[in-house]
Order: sequence, then C-alpha cells, then structure tokens
Amino acid sequence: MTTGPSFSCVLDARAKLGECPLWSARERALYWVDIKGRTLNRFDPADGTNRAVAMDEDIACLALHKDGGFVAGMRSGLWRLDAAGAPLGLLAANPEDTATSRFNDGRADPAGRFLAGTLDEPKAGGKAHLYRFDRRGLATLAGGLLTSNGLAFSPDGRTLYHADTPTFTVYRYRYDPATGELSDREVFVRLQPTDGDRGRPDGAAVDEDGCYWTALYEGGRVQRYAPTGALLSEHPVPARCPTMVAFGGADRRTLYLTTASAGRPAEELERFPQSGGVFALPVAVPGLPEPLFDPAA
Ligand SMILES: O=C1O[C@H](CS(=O)(=O)O)[C@@H](O)[C@H](O)[C@H]1O
Repeated sequence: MTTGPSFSCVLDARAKLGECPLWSARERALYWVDIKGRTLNRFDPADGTNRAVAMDEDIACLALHKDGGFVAGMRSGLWRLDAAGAPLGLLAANPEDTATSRFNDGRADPAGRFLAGTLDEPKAGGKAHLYRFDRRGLATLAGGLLTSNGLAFSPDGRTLYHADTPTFTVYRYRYDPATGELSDREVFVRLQPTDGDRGRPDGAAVDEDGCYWTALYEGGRVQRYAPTGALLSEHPVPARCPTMVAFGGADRRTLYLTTASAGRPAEELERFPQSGGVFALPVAVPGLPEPLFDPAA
C-alpha cells in the first residue's frame, strides 16, 4: 500500500455536513449538498464560485435527472427537484420514522434507477435500510443497517458496493442490471478500528479500473481498493471527516471530496480549519461516468 499525495481545498465552504459531490458533465460543474446546513450547492471549478440554494429540510443525496433537474434523497423522502433545486413533487415518502430517520447516501444505477439508503440517527437498532426507486415505485433491498453509505457500481454494473459506516464494513453484492435486484452479499472490506484511528467507510466512487475509492469518516483520509479488496493506496485529507468522493473534470481525472465540520472538537477545527470544505486530488485513472436518473427505468 502506498501513501499518495494529499487532497487540497478548492472551496473553503465551512459546510456543517458536506456530502454527495456529483459532477455534471453537461455543465462542467460540481453539485454537492450540506445535509445539516440544508443547502444544495453548485461549484464551478472554472472560476471557483459556489452557489448555494436553501432547502426546507435535510438533503443528503442527489442524482441528475435525464430531463433536467435532480432526484434527491431528503429526510421526508425522495423528491423531484427542478434545475434550480426547487421541489416539484414527492416521488416516495421515507417509510421510516422521520423523527429519527433520513435518507443518506444514494446514486443512480447504470440503468437509471435511483438507489438510496437511510440513516438510523440514534444508532440504536439497525433500523436503516437500502431502497431502490424506479418506475415500479420504492422497494427495500436491504435492512438492519445503521448508516447506509458507500453506494457504487463496478464498471460492468454487475457488482454493487454498499457500506454500513458505524460497522466499519463495506459489502459487495451481485447486481442484476436488468432488474435492479441484489444477491450474494459478501464482505468486501472491513476496517479494524483502533483507539488512534476510528476512520470508517463513508461515501465512495469507482474508477475505470474498477477500483473503489472510499472516504474514511473520522479517519482523515481516502483509500483506494482493488476489485479484489486489496488496499492499493491512501491519500491524506486536511480534515478529519471526509464524507464522499466523486470524479469530475472534463476527463474525470479530478477526484472531488466533501467534508464535515459539525460537532467536531474545537482543537480539531483549529488544526484543520478547512473542515467542511470541498477538496480535490488529481488522479491517473478516470472515474466512471455518473448515470442519469431515468423515470422509464
Ligand atoms: O454519511 C454519514 O456518515 C456519518 C458517519 S456515522 O454514520 O456517524 O458513522 C454520519 O455521521 C453522517 O451524518 C452521515 O451523513
């Protein structure tokens, strides 16, 4: 395993809980959210500007919609948003108790379905689930979770990666692109926490070599794993809580990263003053292109 170069800050956003970076190839812009700050953001790397749109509730994940705008995972459910982030309608209500549950990590599958999971905020009893939304409606794919996270697909779309963050585990499933069904769950990566390193797998993305990049929340780094599960490299982040990676740039060779600052100790924020920012790392292998949500899928 090699230690690669560190990420550098491209937007000192001071987000509370930055999440879900999402590259728009058409606009050459990076969308991202601040879950607890309740904003949908558009970062333009060409001039370094960021535009934030206030949302009425926690917004956690996004997919670009093939007809423009977004599908978003929020606390109350999955919503259709227009290109400016205004809600157009509720697609599927959160089936869980929204007093202690919200949607968390999500992304479109290669066929255009939207997969999104929830977060059991009390971390009490594995009440979070992974769901699939498509023209058939909302279906439950997995349950017994604490924080559904780390969704990403292999280049052929036949493997789904999925993390349950507080358990330090990333699973791998066989995925049927024709039906959106899962099978054959196995452990892909299980981190061994130590007193000095509580880093745990958060948001992720896969590159064209099929390697899985994962942000280690409270680990201050991003790791790259081979399809075999072998750790290939890790890259330091000048923030203790990286939350999710996404490939962007015209060649998809820029790895963007969101981070969190909410609830962090004052001494940590003094040491890492750009916590909550958006970071970037040039990489050699391009990332996979991000599919669009297709309501006909
Ligand atoms: O993606 C997320 O994960 C973190 C980590 S954990 O669930 O607490 O282990 C969580 O705090 C954050 O709210 C969530 O968005």
